[in-house]
Amino acid sequence: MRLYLLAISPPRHFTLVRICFILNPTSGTNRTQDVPALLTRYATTAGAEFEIRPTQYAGHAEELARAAAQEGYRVVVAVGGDGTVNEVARGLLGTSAALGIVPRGSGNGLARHLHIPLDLPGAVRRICAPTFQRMDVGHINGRPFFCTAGLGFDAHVSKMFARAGTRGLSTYVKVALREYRRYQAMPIEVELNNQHLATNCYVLAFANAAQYGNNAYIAPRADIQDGLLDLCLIDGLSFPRAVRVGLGLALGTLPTSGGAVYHTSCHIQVKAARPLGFHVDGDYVADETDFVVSLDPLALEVAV
Ligand SMILES: Nc1ncnc2c1ncn2[C@@H]1O[C@H](COP(=O)(O)OP(=O)(O)OP(=O)(O)O)[C@@H](O)[C@H]1O
Repeated sequence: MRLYLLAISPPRHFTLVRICFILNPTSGTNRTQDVPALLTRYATTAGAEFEIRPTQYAGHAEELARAAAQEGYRVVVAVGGDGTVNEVARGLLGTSAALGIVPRGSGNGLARHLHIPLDLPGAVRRICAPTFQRMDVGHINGRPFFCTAGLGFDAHVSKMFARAGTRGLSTYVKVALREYRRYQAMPIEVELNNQHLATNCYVLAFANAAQYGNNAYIAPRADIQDGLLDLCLIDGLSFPRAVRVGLGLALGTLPTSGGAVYHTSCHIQVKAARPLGFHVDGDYVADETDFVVSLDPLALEVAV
């Protein structure tokens, strides 16, 4: 009799995870898929209790995520690219809900870093049977970032990319090549680890995760749980150096290829000679002259 009861009881570790999918219908380049139907199909097959909430405007994902966490959803999933991940994760800070990701963007930097499957069925299956880990959260001038933030050329390219009208990797490369011919490095002063650096900024990246997306490794040694940001400074970009940097990004060898200088720190201040563009998780924010960058260790739970 005792054996029989054991056989019909659910396993002791089994708990049904309530999941809220926050879907950015504008993410990515593949608009032909019926994403809500696919999410429904794979989450139902996995036996999940879930709801799908589409965004209606930029910034909406943060509000939807915060509301879902307050309603008690255990996992709140960003269905989109790194911009959507940033908004959803922002809404979850300080709550007890974990971030999930169904990657639908063109770069998917955080999803790739966390080894989340890039295909929708694989990602949904993973979220429906999650394991949880905590990750560090960066802040630049009060704005949280989860993957990378940065000053200089990469922020400038993000700004121009947003105005380009089309999306995807090929548009990004075209914009980057066009702007490369025009962009000039700017003098900056950096305070970190009781050190003062006076240098030029072509790119100054603050990496929580290792890559920008598309397997472009700006800081291949970055560890999302180490309480540190990896700083990558590129002070100029002559053509031969641009080739070295491009190869280093693609191969994950930038720290040893000689194109960039690296530091690690959890608190950095930067003063630029003139207003300088900055981005968070690939989205251009503004041009400013003073920057304070810090790290909140293990401030977000993520379902991987
Ligand atoms: N319903 C919506 N209408 C218009 N913009 C939206 C909507 N929902 C979210 N957004 C905005 O779309 C921006 C881009 O989204 P996201 O980064 O997810 O996709 P992507 O740009 O295609 O991906 P990637 O960043 O990988 O290139 C987000 O920063 C977000 O503010």
